[in-house]
Amino acid sequence: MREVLKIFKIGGGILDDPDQLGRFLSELARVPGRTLLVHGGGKGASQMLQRLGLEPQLVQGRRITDAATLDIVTMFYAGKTNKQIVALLQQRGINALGLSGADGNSIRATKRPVQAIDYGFVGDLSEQSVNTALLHQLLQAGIMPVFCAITHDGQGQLLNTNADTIASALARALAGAYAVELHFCFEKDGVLADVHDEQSVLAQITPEVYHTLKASGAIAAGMVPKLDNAFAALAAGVEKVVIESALRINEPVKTVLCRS
Ligand SMILES: Nc1ncnc2c1ncn2[C@@H]1O[C@H](COP(=O)(O)OP(=O)(O)O)[C@@H](O)[C@H]1O
Ligand SMILES: CC(=O)N[C@@H](CCC(=O)OP(=O)(O)O)C(=O)O
Repeated sequence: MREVLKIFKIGGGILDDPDQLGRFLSELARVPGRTLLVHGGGKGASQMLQRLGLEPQLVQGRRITDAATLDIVTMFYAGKTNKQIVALLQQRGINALGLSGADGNSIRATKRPVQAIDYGFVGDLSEQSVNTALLHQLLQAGIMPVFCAITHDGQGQLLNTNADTIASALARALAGAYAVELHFCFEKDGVLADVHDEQSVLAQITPEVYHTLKASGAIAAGMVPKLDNAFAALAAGVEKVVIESALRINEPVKTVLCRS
C-alpha cells in the first residue's frame, strides 16, 4: 500500500496576516505523517511592488513578470516569505526545508511562450518538471519541503510560477509513489455556493456542478484557476483533493472534489 502524502497550499490572504499564518502553521505541525507545503504570496508581492513604485499587472490571476518584477518577487517569495515560514515551522518542532525550483533542481519550468500576451518571466510546468527522486529522499528523511512560487529553466533563468499550479504539479508527480492528498487552504471554509454566504460551503463538488456554478458566476476570480488545477490533479491520479480553511485543516468542514 502506498504511503499517504499530504500536500498543503496556502495563498496570499493567509500569508498576509501573521496571526492567521501562525495558527495555520500550528495546525500543520499537528498533521500526522508525511507533509509538504507550497506557499504563494501574490497579495503581499503586489503591495511590495507598489511600495517600490511598480504597478502590479495580473491577467486572469497570472502576474505579468518583467525583469524588475522578477527581482522583487524572487526576494519576496524565495527570501522573506519562504524563510519566515521555515523559521516558524522550526519553532513548532518541524524540520522544514525551504526550496525554490532551482534548489536541487526540484522544479524545472519552461518560459511561457509569447502569444496574445507576453507574460515575461513566467514558468509553465510539464509532467517532467518535478525531481521526484529528490523529494522522495527528503520526505523519507523526515523533512518537510516548503516550496515558494519561483522555479528555474535549467539555463540560469529564474521564473515566476503560480503557486496553485506548483502544488498541482507536485501532487501529480508524486502520485506514482504516494497516495497524495492535495489541500488548497485559504480564508474561507471551502467552495461556497454563494460567495457572499460563508455558511454555503459545498461538502462535495463534481466537475458538472463546478461548470454550472462557474457559468452562473457563483464561482469566480481566483477560485476558477484553483479549481481548474484541482480537478486536473484529481483526473491525473491524485487520491483526494480538498478546498478548505487554512485555520481548520484538522476539522471536517471542507469541500472535497469528486471525479463525477
Ligand atoms: N464560490 C466561491 N467560493 C469560495 N471562494 C470564491 C468563490 N468564488 C470566488 N471566490 C474567491 O476566490 C478567492 C480564492 O482565490 P485566490 O485569492 O486566488 O486564493 P489564494 O488565497 O489561495 O491565493 C477567495 O478569496 C474568494 O474571494
Ligand atoms: C505567475 C504568477 O502569477 N505567479 C504568482 C505566484 C504567487 C502566487 O501564486 O500567490 P498566491 O497563491 O498567493 O496567489 C504571482 O506572482 O502572483
